[in-house]
Amino acid sequence: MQHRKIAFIGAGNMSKSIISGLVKNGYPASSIFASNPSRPKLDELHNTLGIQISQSNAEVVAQCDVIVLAVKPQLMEQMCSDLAASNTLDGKLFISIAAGLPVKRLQEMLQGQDKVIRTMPNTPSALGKGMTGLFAPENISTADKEYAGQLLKHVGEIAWVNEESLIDSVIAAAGSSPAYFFAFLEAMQQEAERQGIDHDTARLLVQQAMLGAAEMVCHNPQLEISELRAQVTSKGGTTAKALESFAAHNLSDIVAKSMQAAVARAQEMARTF
Ligand SMILES: NC(=O)C1=CN([C@@H]2O[C@H](COP(=O)(O)OP(=O)(O)OC[C@H]3O[C@@H](n4cnc5c(N)ncnc54)[C@H](O)[C@@H]3O)[C@@H](O)[C@H]2O)C=CC1
Ligand SMILES: O=C(O)[C@@H]1CCC=N1
Repeated sequence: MQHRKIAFIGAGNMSKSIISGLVKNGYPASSIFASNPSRPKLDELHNTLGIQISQSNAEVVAQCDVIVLAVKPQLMEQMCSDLAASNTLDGKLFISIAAGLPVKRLQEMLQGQDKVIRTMPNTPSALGKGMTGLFAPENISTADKEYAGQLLKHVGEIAWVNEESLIDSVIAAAGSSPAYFFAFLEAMQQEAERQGIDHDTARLLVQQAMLGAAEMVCHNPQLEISELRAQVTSKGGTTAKALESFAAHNLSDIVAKSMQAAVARAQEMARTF
């Protein structure tokens, strides 16, 4: 792929995850720039991954062809307006990773720059195991779409959506969902410890079970996940009792409502910011 010069504006958790994945998977560190108001996160990125850093957004933008908008949604407007004032944005491709900010709103914030692709990555990108949803409006060229897709393929799987509203569903299913799995594992580890297993062993038990289960799902695409569940569930056995308890507490409903809450928050952010 082309290794265009790319600037990450905002060097927080998500930028760090993507930049780590990019460098580990062969995107040249000399073509990656990051800016952030404070120094420590930049120094860490420079020292560990060898990328170019600056505390000035304008400075990195001036050197790059692709700009990743990676600040918190509520800070995006001010950041974009400062950038637009630098008069160095014409012709550049913008890739937003922000939750809840529609392309149209980003174009306004960028004072008319219209080459904006919206994406929703997740933090496992740091390990090359990310999942990113992407949406490109009609004005984006095939070459720019291909670049964005290949860029994010460096850090995991990608899925394009053809309606922008579906990015909110990508947030619920993949952007936010690593945290759901972490919450589930925390609860399992806690209960294993309550039953008498020591902290480290409890963590090993739940993390290895999760890893094995995830790998089984990935290695058996021909099987529905429900079939894999059935293979564990002996008639009259322990798993059946645990699953009955989940069903009695409406696990599916809890999950559905939580994902709907994530979508509703994304929609609220679109109205607020
Ligand atoms: N953390 C996650 O799992 C995911 C986050 N996102 C999106 O990524 C974006 C960033 O989120 P995180 O990395 O989690 O937040 P973060 O707070 O870790 O990182 C944001 C960074 O932006 C910096 N910043 C603040 N104002 C700035 C400015 N004017 N110019 C340059 N940098 C500035 C902050 O100092 C901070 O280092 C958000 O829009 C979020 O919706 C998307 C997918 C997943
Ligand atoms: O919680 C958030 O708003 C961001 C977007 C998806 C993951 N973190």
